[in-house]
Amino acid sequence: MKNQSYKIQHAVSPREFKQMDTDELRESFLMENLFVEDQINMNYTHYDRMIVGGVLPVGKDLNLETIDPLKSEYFLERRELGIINIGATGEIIADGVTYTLENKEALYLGKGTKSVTFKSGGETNQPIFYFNSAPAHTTYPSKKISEADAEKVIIGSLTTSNHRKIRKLIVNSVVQTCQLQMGLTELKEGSVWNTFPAHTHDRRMEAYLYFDLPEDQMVCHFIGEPQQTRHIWMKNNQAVLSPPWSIHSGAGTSNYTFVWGMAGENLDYGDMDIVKPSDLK
Ligand SMILES: O=C[C@H](O)[C@@H](O)CC(=O)C(=O)O
Ligand SMILES: [Zn+2]
Repeated sequence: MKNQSYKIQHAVSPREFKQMDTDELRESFLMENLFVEDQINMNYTHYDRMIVGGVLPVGKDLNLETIDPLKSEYFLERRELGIINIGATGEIIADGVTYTLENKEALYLGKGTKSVTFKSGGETNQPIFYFNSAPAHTTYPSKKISEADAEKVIIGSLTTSNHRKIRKLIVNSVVQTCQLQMGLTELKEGSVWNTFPAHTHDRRMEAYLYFDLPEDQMVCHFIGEPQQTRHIWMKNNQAVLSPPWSIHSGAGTSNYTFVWGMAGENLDYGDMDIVKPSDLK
């Protein structure tokens, strides 16, 4: 059996989006089964050609191979890659260099990296690797980003149920990239709202991966133009795409953590068009 699979997700326009029912929304934006044992699963999205992937190496090590839509000899021939480990401590070998990623640590791999291997941790020590990859115009050095290297911000408050800690891992103050930005946001206990007040950035698409969500709890993720929103109910370890024109905000039935990742026009994390809560529809 092949250890790698991919799915293509076409870009949906705001006009088409308005007509979609629940199943169509889920089919176009939700990634339900990203993490499958001994598999690398990917979604190639036509939003900024971002590839969103999950890797769960249990019984064997997994090599990242190119996929047909890239028409390349190897996966990172014209791309850069950001990986965040949301499981137990794990190892990645890139062109002979071993990087150890603890839970919530990140690795940036520059364009031109020929071989990438995700090491299995066995049954008892399972790393869970999540990645975002975007086209790259040049090579920047590969770099591991630990919790200490990250730029950290605490925002929101318990009063408004949005108290959270943002860890900017792959951002231009920490590591040079062509267009990729990634990080993670942890909701404090009692807080359930992420990215509220909501925002758009028509210059960049975004993907969210919700994790550390307790068993039987859910996140209701909001998507759509600010005056034309829809929602998608999401489980632990599921990812969702946010088109450039869409808000990306969510409310959980408990607190949780999520990875955000972006690709597109600029590398300015703070470049967001904030939507006034009273303007949402
Ligand atoms: O463009 C930036 C992203 O949407 C996230 O970083 C926002 C976020 O993590 C939050 O406010 O909780
Ligand atoms: Zn955003």
